[in-house]
Amino acid sequence: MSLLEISVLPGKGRGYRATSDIPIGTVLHVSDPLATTLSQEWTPETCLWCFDFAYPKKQKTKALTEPEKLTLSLQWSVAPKHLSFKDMLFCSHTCKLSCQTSLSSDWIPTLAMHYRLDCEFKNTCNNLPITKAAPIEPEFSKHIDLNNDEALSTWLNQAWACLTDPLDLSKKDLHDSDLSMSRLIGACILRSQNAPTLFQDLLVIQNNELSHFRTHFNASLYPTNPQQLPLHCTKEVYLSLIPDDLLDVMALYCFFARSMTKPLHNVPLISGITHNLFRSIFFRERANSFGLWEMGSDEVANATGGVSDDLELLGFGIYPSAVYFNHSCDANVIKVRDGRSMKFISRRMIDEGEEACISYGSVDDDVRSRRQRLLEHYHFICQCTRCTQEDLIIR
Ligand SMILES: C[S@@+](CC[C@H](N)C(=O)[O-])C[C@H]1O[C@@H](n2cnc3c(N)ncnc32)[C@H](O)[C@@H]1O
Repeated sequence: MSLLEISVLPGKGRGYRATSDIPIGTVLHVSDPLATTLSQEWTPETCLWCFDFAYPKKQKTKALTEPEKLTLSLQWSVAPKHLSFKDMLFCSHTCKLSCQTSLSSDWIPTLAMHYRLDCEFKNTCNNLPITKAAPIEPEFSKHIDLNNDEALSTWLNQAWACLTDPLDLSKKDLHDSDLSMSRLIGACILRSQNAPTLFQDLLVIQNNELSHFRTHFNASLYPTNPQQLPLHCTKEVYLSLIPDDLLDVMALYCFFARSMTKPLHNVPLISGITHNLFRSIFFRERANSFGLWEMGSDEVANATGGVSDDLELLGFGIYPSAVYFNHSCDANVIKVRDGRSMKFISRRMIDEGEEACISYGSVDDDVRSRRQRLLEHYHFICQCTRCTQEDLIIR
């Protein structure tokens, strides 16, 4: 029987609860990723499969052997020297094989996705930036309430359709992190096309698009109607209302969709990229994915809740079965990476029925700073026992 069950918890949505008394040091749960991505900075030193980190050496096993490269070069009409896949290296042939076996028919499309992103990344860096319109006090004769989920979803659908068709929004500078995020989204999209049951696991994850918008929307620009948005806007008005952070997401979608669909020799296209699909992945990844940290000693992990300043962040992964761990500023569970898997281990005795929580980052500050950080990064006001008690004291 599983040690954890999913329950709905007041003020927190779903969460994991212990189904029996659990002693300290128990492995409560092990989760494998649906999709992962490496930070661009560490791709030469990190195994794409097991995340072995070989710094300062580079990983030796390449994605393609020389004969494989020649075959692909002929099929795609691309010179072999361009098919180097420097961001897809492995620590061993075994890891490469495991990756290929796991991806199965997605292996070649994955190579195509990486190649396309690299080519477009080089092109896009010279594109024009988004022209952000000055704030306009819009016509509020017909409006929606910012706090109405259904109305805000419809409004956002209209904004996305208007602003991303044609795919003309570009960021001034694309960053390495945009490339990493694009690879993660690309991996999820390939799963959605070729392994739809695996993709269903992603769709049960909480979608943070609305909370993301509400956190970033600058209501103070419109003092007369701070909680309202005008219905049926022109493109210019959408541009002035949409927070910069969201415009960047839209521009990333445009970059991603262009990369996957534009003619590029005979490199296969990745079709079916819509803003709805992109958003449904992007805003689930936001605040739900796990950092892939360089592995430290167990003592470091125990002392820091799994993360330490001395360790490098090698990438990110989506672990669908692990997203039900809510945050607590006094967590009873730590997360420890074990190769590709995430292990969740009790750091003290957990009683039957008690919630099993991890920490989403540093918990050293006072309650105000902790809550502020969680709101900015994860879009929620922490309701853990420690915050609730400390908040009562300072009031
Ligand atoms: C990784 S998900 C955890 C599962 C989520 N509760 C669900 O229903 O899918 C993170 C989200 O859970 C909620 N959450 C997690 N910890 C919380 C806490 N301490 N207080 C309030 N909400 C919390 C927030 O909505 C946060 O964005």
